[in-house]
Amino acid sequence: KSPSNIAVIGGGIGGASSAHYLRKLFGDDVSIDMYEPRKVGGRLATVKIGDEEFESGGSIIHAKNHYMVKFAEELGLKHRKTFPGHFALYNGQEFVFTESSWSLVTLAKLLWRYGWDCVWLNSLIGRTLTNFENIYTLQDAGNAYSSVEELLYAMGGAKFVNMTQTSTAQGLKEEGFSPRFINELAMAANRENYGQTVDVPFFVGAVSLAGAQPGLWSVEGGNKRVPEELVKAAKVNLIPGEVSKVTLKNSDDRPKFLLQYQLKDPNNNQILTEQKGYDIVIVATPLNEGMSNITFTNFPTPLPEIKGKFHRTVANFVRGKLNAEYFGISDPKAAPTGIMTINADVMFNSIGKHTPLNISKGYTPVGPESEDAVWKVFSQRPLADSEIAQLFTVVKDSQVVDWLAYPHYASPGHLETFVLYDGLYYVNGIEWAASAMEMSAIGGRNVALLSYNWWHGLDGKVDTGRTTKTEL
Ligand SMILES: CC(C)=CCC/C(C)=C/CC/C(C)=C/CSC[C@H](N)C(=O)O
Repeated sequence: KSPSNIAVIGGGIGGASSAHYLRKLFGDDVSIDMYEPRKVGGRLATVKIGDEEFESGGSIIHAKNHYMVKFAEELGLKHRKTFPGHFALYNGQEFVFTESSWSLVTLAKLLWRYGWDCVWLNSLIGRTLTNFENIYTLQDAGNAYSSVEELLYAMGGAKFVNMTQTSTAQGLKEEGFSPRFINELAMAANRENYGQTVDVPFFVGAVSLAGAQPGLWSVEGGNKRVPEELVKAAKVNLIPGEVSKVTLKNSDDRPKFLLQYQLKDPNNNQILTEQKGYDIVIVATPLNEGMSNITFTNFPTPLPEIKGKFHRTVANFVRGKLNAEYFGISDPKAAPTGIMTINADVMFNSIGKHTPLNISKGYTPVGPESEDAVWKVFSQRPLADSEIAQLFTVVKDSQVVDWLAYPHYASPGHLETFVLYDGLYYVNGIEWAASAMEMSAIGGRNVALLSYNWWHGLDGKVDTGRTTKTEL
């Protein structure tokens, strides 16, 4: 017998992925409700500059078995068109590396500055990805993991777990990478992707370096289209309510959990408090301090503690003219379209020239010298107008997305649970291994599998990693 209904709290990639797989596992008879479907912040947030829409972040690598790739394919979503550009590494005073528009010249420059480390990087990312991709076969076979540690162990054995316990700097050093590579290329990738440094755990650093490889893509119309279309296809009922309380009912009761939520009465805008019971509840929104207003009541023992704080990143979108002189560039037309910093004291993390989410036919991007170029400046705090005026000689328009973007990582890292209680599961623990859309998609499928295995008593399908692993 199937559960009669399931609640998913949170409408980002993690929530949508869990809803998609819950529908596949339990079939069409179960009713799936999603709360807070439009409260998607973070990397899916979009802003309007003039008539055009831009996105805060998030990218997808070309790997055919990855869920983000499969979702986009299955949902008929197109790759957003990309345009050539070149990046440079900035130390606060000067560029220490500038990409050329000729790939052979760039390769020669990389070899000159970083030696064979660039080649070893490809090999490190390739090997790590091969292990990472074990998860797709394991999940296809119905395996689920009760904690992020068990999931990482199943993917890559003790090596993956150890990568969460050492810093990126230390891990790369042990792999033989030079201090220059670590302090420049790896640093720039972590500043760009996580607003942090090479002190983040090595697993986070490896994901970040994978995300700095060329050829990444995003979805035409915005990556937010992936969760929007997934929940539509999974016939999920969207409830625009904010959940405030999850109460465990008496042990033999069905449904097992009572959700209390607030929503606006569309007739008079008054806030109404309502309740509904569920057999299974999936939490797909961070429960960390300051991030959640949900309380859990009537549980026989306290729920697992959710530790750690989130890192603040501010995405400052500016339509205007980059101050090439500030960066010591004499010809503004030659300015890099991506500036990545390698020094945590610089007032911004990175600056990138952006194109809109919807690219009309015949669209040609303006050059970096144009007053109409749109730039995204990531910083650790809101930038003062005087700071923006240092970076841009002309500001025609600006928008700010102030964002608790991803975990604030420390090494050794801590790994969260996916199980809050039998029947009550938590997707966002996976962000503490590394935060990325693909990671949330994996976390979402894992909690769907945990729900299914628990409901049907398939204990042999949970936490099989330590016995079926191949030691590295
Ligand atoms: C462990 C390795 C080497 C790869 C895992 C596969 C994976 C999760 C790839 C994602 C790569 C990526 C796009 C990283 C960028 S960091 C997060 C980014 N800012 C985002 O928001 O997606």
